[in-house]
Amino acid sequence: MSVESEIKETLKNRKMHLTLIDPDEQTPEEALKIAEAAIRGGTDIILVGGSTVSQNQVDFTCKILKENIQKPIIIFPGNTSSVSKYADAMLYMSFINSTNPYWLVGAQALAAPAVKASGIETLPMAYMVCEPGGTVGFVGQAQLVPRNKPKLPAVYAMSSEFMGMRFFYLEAGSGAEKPIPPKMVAYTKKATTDMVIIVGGGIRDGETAYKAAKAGADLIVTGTIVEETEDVESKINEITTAINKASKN
Ligand SMILES: CC(C)=CCC/C(C)=C/CC/C(C)=C/CC/C(C)=C/COP(=O)(O)OP(=O)(O)O
Ligand SMILES: O=P(O)(O)OC[C@@H](O)CO
Ligand SMILES: [Mg+2]
Repeated sequence: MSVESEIKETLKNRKMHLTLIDPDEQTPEEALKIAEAAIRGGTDIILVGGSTVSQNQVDFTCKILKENIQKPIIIFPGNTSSVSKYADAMLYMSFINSTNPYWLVGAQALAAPAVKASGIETLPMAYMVCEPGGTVGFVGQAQLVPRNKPKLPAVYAMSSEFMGMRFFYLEAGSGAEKPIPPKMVAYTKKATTDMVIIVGGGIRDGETAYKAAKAGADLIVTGTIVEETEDVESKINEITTAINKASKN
């Protein structure tokens, strides 16, 4: 089954949690330990990516994960070099509020031959970055969505869906002080018909993850907490338990 079908099947019953591992932050062996603990804590998918990673870092991290874990591995690309045949899929993303055509369509074209050769599945995604935006907002030269304009991303999600994107990622920036406002998630979800809504950036506890899921997020991403927490399994369990609770009532 494709990764997309697996996600769609699971979403019929509950929302999902994704753990982002930035290959910049640790060795591949340490990344494996983190991924294993996150999986014991209930995470569904491992995302691999960062704004400033090299091809080797991505490739070595995907390889060790692929050889040792059963959960899907999805690349969250920071640039054209974020390609690895060891991943199961890639978020094939256009940074829709970047002011630079390179991040809108250029990087995607330049990466296409390597992605095709790698044989990995591509998940067509619109990526929208909101305040504060973090490293990715800076690197991607974004016109950040103001936090107090929760209706704004909804029309972008709507148009992305009309253009054929099947995933929409609302990003506050890795390590953001505040997450995407739940109202913004709600307007975005309601504006789309069959899009998978991904929310990430600044989610550090069960309560925040619960609010994002309750507001309409289908996939909830956390990254920084696995870099900062000693007990990765318990922390991820707190978050996945909250997401499961939000899926039920
Ligand atoms: C589709 C292909 C192959 C390429 C397109 C690539 C695009 C459009 C990238 C958008 C810009 C970008 C730099 C995205 C990176 C997103 C990401 C994985 C962020 C993770 O967080 P970090 O930005 O590494 O944060 P830290 O500074 O906290 O490490
Ligand atoms: O590191 P955090 O703040 O959890 O953010 C995760 C992800 O949305 C970053 O792209
Ligand atoms: Mg990072």
